[in-house]
Amino acid sequence: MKHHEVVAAIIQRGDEFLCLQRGPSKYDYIAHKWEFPGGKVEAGETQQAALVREIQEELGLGIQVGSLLLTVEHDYPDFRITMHGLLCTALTAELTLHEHVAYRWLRREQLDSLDWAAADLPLVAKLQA
Ligand SMILES: Nc1nc2c([nH]c(=O)n2[C@H]2C[C@H](O)[C@@H](COP(=O)(O)OP(=O)(O)OP(=O)(O)O)O2)c(=O)[nH]1
Repeated sequence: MKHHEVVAAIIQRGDEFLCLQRGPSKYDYIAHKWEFPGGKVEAGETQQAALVREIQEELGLGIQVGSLLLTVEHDYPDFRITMHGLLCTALTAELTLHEHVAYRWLRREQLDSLDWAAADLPLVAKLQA
């Protein structure tokens, strides 16, 4: 089965975290789910560089990448991911959605109100612990 190394930015602003909703997908278990922004690490790229690149592409946002919150291994029906969730801060306030369909800034205790991608549930649980 195909395997992807993925980085996800858990961007905190004050006591709120940035949550993004994916659009349609050929995989129904990913379509319209909520996630932390990010994407696949390309060959020869560090996790930090991949995350800075993805967040600029997806949101037009500069970030400072901090520490690792958690690495999640998750098997979807068609592929597997190893996803590194890194704590980040935004360098600018403005963001534009280039790929996602919606965003919300939510406090820790509000995070489980969203329909998260399955691989994100351990990240959400750790933020709420
Ligand atoms: N970015 C991100 N991807 C996630 C999360 N949770 C989760 O299951 N995924 C999955 C969805 C995708 O199958 C994969 C990441 O790929 P992506 O589609 O976001 O990455 P990309 O921008 O590099 O994609 P592409 O160029 O290949 O289309 O990981 C998450 O919180 N953030």
